[in-house]
Amino acid sequence: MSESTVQSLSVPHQIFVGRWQDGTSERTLVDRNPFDDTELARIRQASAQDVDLAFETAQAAQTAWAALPPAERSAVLNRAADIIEAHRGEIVELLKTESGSSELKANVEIDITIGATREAATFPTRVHGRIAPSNSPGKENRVYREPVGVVGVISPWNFPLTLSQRSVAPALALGNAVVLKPASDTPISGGLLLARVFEEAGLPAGVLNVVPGSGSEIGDHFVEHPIPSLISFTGSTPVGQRLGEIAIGGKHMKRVSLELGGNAPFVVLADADLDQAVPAAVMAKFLHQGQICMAANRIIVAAEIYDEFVRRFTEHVKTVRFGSTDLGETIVGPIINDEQVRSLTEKIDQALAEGARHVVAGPIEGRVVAPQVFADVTSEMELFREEIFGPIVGIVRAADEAEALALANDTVFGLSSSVFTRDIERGVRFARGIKAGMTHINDITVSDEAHVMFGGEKNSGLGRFNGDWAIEEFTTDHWISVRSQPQAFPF
Ligand SMILES: NC(=O)C1=CN([C@@H]2O[C@H](COP(=O)(O)OP(=O)(O)OC[C@H]3O[C@@H](n4cnc5c(N)ncnc54)[C@H](O)[C@@H]3O)[C@@H](O)[C@H]2O)C=CC1
Ligand SMILES: O=C(O)c1ccc(O)c(O)c1
Repeated sequence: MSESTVQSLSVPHQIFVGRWQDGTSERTLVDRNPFDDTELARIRQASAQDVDLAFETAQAAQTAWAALPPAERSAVLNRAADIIEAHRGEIVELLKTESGSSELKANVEIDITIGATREAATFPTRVHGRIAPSNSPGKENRVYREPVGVVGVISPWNFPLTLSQRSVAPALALGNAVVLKPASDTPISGGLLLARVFEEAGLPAGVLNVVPGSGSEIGDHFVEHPIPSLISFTGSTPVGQRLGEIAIGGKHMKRVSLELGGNAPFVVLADADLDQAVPAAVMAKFLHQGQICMAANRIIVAAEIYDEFVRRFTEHVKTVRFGSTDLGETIVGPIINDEQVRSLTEKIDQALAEGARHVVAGPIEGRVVAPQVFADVTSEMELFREEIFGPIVGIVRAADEAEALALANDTVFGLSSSVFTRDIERGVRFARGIKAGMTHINDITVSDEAHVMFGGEKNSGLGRFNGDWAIEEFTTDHWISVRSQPQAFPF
């Protein structure tokens, strides 16, 4: 049996259901480096039967895990964070080879992951019930806050480690057991690595189970399964909406947490400091080749400074290094797969057909799509309306602040957003007009702090991550009333 060498972590190329074992699907997942197709692993995928076994194993392990003293659960989470930190170098290499991450993005991802894990380690002692008075004499109302039980986690390939761990760690910390299905493009960094980290950290067997498998083969079975009480999904809006329909309309109704697509407006008002706004826009767009749901998807610029911004932005974009992420200075690495590359080339063709001005037209070599910038984009164009999820961006002119806000809100999405202005209170007023979950004033749209809420509005999803918001998400309330004195019933 082959394995990936994350040194002493040695991650087996198998599914993890209480123990390492081969999946029983007919399909074998061939895990490849998106830059050059180098084979990284062959993994027999999980079948529907493996999903059943995983949920049964999780259910069997959950009660004892929840009953452990909170300090013991915290210690496992903190040890997991220590192990990830201790293996930072190897995990950076894994993120580079499996997800096309640059050195910078891989380290950002590991920082966010460790932060989320340490924050989750504080949760076991932050769970509080309530005692409420009763209008009925001799009766007491108690509200207990309990783990939901078994949580199903489904995660995407772009920040595979972070976007699995930000659901897995809180779920475990709060006494739940977990079955995780990572994206098929990143089965190791998105799932099997975490199984190995938590095994090493002393998590009891069966509390975390990882079942790499194709969404089309096991996705529906996973979501409609009778055991999980909550499905925590991060991924595209179409898949998330379908998942929500099954989870709620299926035979076994369950809670869903949906972190979906985005179309982040990056707004530059007339009084913005372009020395800040220009480099921020470049990073908000091109970090991880734009494959971030919070990435700047539309740049909306006040008419007074539009030409100056376009000039300076295109100048800066031309300095962004693209190619193999083996080179430390590379920012724009390979796109994750051929399907995504096709989608991006179609977006470029559509932007040209709709009359956008192609001001930076980098080469496309293999899966490396060099930065592409279009000016004079309008709200009717696809580049304005659709999530791009790649290193392409359109710059839109806004006649004034009112139009800038209207353009920012002219989308079915509502995840992240930014506004640049020298007047902070003007920025706050503008931000409060944006219908989104998150707005950053004079900062990039890509931001995630483990103790502050994270989430979207409209078609960007339902629910919140991080801090107190995660405690709400991964626990449930149970009202228990206690009558200590007999009462006379009316009949
Ligand atoms: N809101 C957020 O925090 C984030 C949202 N995303 C979104 O995710 C998308 C890119 O990631 P992808 O992995 O391509 O998304 P995707 O939606 O194609 O896949 C996400 C996950 O769902 C699984 N899946 C696919 N079909 C399924 C089904 N029928 N039932 C159950 N699971 C199924 C996939 O195997 C994968 O594990 C983008 O739209 C991006 O905006 C990505 C990162 C963060
Ligand atoms: O949108 C995303 O892809 C993404 C990336 C990193 C995060 O920490 C996160 O919460 C979301």
